Amino acid sequence: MTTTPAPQSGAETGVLARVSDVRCVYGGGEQDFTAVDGVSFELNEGEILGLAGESGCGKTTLGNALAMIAVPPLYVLSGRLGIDGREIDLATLNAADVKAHRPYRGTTVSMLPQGAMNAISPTLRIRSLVLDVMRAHDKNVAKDEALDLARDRLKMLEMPVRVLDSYAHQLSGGMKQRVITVISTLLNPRLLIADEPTSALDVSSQRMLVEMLLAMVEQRIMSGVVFVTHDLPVLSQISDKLAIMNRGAIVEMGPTAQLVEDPQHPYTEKLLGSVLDPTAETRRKGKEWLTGGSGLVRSATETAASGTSPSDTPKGATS
Ligand SMILES: Nc1ncnc2c1ncn2[C@@H]1O[C@H](COP(=O)(O)OP(=O)(O)OP(=O)(O)O)[C@@H](O)[C@H]1O
Repeated sequence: MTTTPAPQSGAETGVLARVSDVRCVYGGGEQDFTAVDGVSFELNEGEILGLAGESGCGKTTLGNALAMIAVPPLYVLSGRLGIDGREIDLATLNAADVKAHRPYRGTTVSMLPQGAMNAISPTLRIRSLVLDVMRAHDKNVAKDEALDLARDRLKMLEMPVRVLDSYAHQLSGGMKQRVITVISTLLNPRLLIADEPTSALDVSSQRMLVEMLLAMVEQRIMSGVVFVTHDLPVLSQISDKLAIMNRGAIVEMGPTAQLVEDPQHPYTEKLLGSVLDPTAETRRKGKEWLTGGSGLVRSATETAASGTSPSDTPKGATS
């Protein structure tokens, strides 16, 4: 793995992350299966990018590549991440590469993996989980320092500090997911990859998590999020931009409201159609809901104010 200065990726341009030509395969032998096929996009400071597509299209694989947690049989053949004035080579063709990515994991990019809330050890109090996560990055961190940070963060997000003394089974699903989100962002990652964080939650817990993520971006706990899901209604509530993925490639990307209102790619239209009733009236209502009716949706004005425009779409991101 190599890192070289990339002055074009920095706050002065408003660009948080520039992802180019990510290619991933499963296998590593003659029977390689290409799961991500040349994905490129940009994310501005403070933006949430929704990554949507049918099951199996490569969303999680792309997320793992960006978070630098690809392990065999997944191999990242190529890909670069320009962030914080660095150009990180994402390719993971040998064990040395995996080690070299370590300084960036959890700090530059943090992953909230699919099903994370159900993977919390039942024998650990949340406070032990906090320590484990902090010590994975800095084995010398003092216990009090780590717990103080967790307490501050919980307070900042208006969550009860007492969850630190709880075991996972004492928390609701929604609370577990919010706690795990807080823990995975304790190190103030510049970019959070959240993989299906709301899929196992009921509607009110989904809303609470969405509101918390928006607050975390607003308070710059992290500077941007790639929010992975095939749940388009949830994505329309939270995303500034949407990227639609099909068979390992991004087929269309643009500001959320614009993409939902006026999809350009037949696959996007098909995907949107699959979440909307085909009758004209319910389709209209569905679109209203998708584009603003829920009350949580970022308005077109807000999206425009975030500096996103159709011309932001990287050339390689449309077809
Ligand atoms: N360990 C693996 N070995 C071989 N192929 C895999 C492996 N993991 C995933 N794949 C394949 O890679 C492709 C992309 O999978 P991925 O999990 O990235 O899709 P996804 O869009 O995240 O799906 P979902 O929405 O169901 O989570 C799929 O065809 C999948 O079968």
